[in-house]
Formats: sequence, structure tokens, C-alpha cells
Amino acid sequence: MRAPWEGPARVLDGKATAAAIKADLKARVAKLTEQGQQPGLGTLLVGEDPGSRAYVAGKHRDCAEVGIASIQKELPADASREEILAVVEELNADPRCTGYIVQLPLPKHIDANEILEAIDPDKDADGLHPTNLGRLVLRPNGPIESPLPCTPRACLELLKAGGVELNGAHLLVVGRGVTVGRSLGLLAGRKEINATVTTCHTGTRDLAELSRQADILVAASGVAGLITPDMVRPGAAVLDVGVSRVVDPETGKGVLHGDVADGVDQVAGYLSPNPGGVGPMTRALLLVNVVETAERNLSNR
Ligand SMILES: Nc1nc(=O)c2c([nH]1)NC[C@@H]1CN(c3ccc(C(=O)N[C@@H](CCC(=O)O)C(=O)O)cc3)C=[N+]21
Repeated sequence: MRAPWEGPARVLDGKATAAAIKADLKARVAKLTEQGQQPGLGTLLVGEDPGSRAYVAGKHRDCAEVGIASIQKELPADASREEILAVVEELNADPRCTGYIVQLPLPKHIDANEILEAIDPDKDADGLHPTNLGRLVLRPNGPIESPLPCTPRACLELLKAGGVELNGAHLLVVGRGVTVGRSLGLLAGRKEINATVTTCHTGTRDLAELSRQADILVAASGVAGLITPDMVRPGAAVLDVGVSRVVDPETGKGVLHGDVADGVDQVAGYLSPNPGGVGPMTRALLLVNVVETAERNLSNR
């Protein structure tokens, strides 16, 4: 991929790396299907949000591409907690579904954590069930036989594919959200990755002072343009994970903007574009979780 920026930073190409992962999955899915264990991804979408709907549709397109079966469930925005839990139980019991996600955000009247905790941990395609996060904490030296969080794993796989050394590196993540910051810290500090992790957030006193010490800077704050060139150590690898909607002052229209500001491409050694970086990788790693579960089911049979 040609860099979408002018500076010398090398592109961490999520689209190309995701395509390579999907090609590998295709062969594994064919083998599983031959053995009577076709993987299946379930999704539960509650409500009408067009963004959520588009994400879910994208996940099913990815499934079709690699031969994974699709199980799509939908409920209206005013669905009750009981109705949502009933669909979760259905997916837990469905043998065709080897992994599934409940698309977030859920409507405001629903306690999302209660729903997420009802997911069978072995079918947790997001890798964010408390049992699975707990395993990361309790088994820091591996191996782990359960789904891993998708976006953190996407970040690490993208760095590896780009040739960025993780062993012994100082990896600093900005943001303590469960889907990225918190769980990336748990994953990257594991023995088989061996990075030293710093987790920063809105309470961090001098972010720039700390971020300049990072070999790998993962921007997952959801604050558009938070990471400016002065915050980046020359040559560092920078992953732009955050996405926020900002109003373009010229057109007045809403546009998506990453956490990384203009000019970081002049300082960083490696940079992931946004879009085209961690997003496509997250989708690929979701499929990896579903396929790995099917492979485990087969070997435990
Ligand atoms: N239970 C649950 N699991 C999720 O993983 C989850 C979720 N809920 N709710 C919403 C967020 C958002 N998310 C994205 C994943 C990939 C792209 C992605 O691939 N983006 C493309 C651009 C958009 C596109 O091409 O569709 C890119 O970065 O290049 C975007 C957003 C997953 N999420």
C-alpha cells in the first residue's frame, strides 16, 4: 500500500495483513467443514443504528468470504432484557454457532454487562467475557485455551506483520476502555509477547512526557487528533485505533477522525492508517476466534 501521508513513516497495512489472515483461515475452515465442524459466527443486533448495522453486515460478508456460516439475530430497539437474554441463550445452545457477538452499544435501558456475562465464555468471539479476561490475568505465562480480545490481538498481529519488535519493547496505550486499552495491557504483557506496558488515560499527568518514552504508541482514546508529533519518539511505531466523529469546519459535515494528528507521519518509524489499519485487523481476528473455537471443539470431541 502507498502511504496515505507524506512523511517517512512506514505503513502498517491492516487491509493487506487482514487479507493474508483471511486466506489462511479459508483453508482451515475448509478442513473443519470436511470434518463436520464448520465454524459459525452469530451476531445479535439490537436496534436500528445504521453504523452498527453496517458493521454487522461487514462481519457477515467476511464470513462468506472464508466459508464461515452466519447466524444473524435482530431485536427492536425497545427489546426487554428478558428478550435479549433469551436470544443469548439460544445462541449458547445452537451447535452451528461456534462463536458470537452482541453488537455494542446496546440501548440505554439495558445493562450491557449483564448481557455480556450471559454469553458462554467458550463462544465469546469478542474475547471480552469476564472469564476470558480473567484467564489473561490468572495465566500470564500461557498457554490460553479461550478466545482472546480482538482489537488488542489485532494490534499485536499488525505490529508483528510489520516487523516491529515486541519482545522487551515499551508499549504505551492511551485509553483504558475495556475493548482496547485495558485488555491490550493484559495481552501485551504476557510472557509470549513480553512487552512492558504503560496504560495512560485522562488522569495521566504528563502524557507527552510518558508517550515520548514509548517504542510502540497505541492511540485508543477516542479523542480526535490527541496524539501530536511532539508526543512521539522518533522512529516509534504508532497505531491509530480511536475513531471519533468530528464536524468538518469547511463542509459542516460529520467525518471520522482518528486519534493521531497530522505530522506524526514525519516522526514515527511506523504508522497504521485509519481507516485501513487496526479496523480491518479487528474484523479478521474476530473470525480467528471463531475458527480457533471450532478447532478446539474438534480436538476435544
Ligand atoms: N460486540 C462488539 N464487538 C466489536 O468488535 C464492536 C462492537 N461491538 N461495536 C462497535 C465496534 C466498532 N468496531 C469496528 C471494527 C472494524 C472497523 C473497520 O473495519 N473499519 C474500517 C473502515 C470502515 C469499513 O470499511 O467498514 C477501517 O478501519 O478501515 C470499524 C469498527 C467493532 N466494534
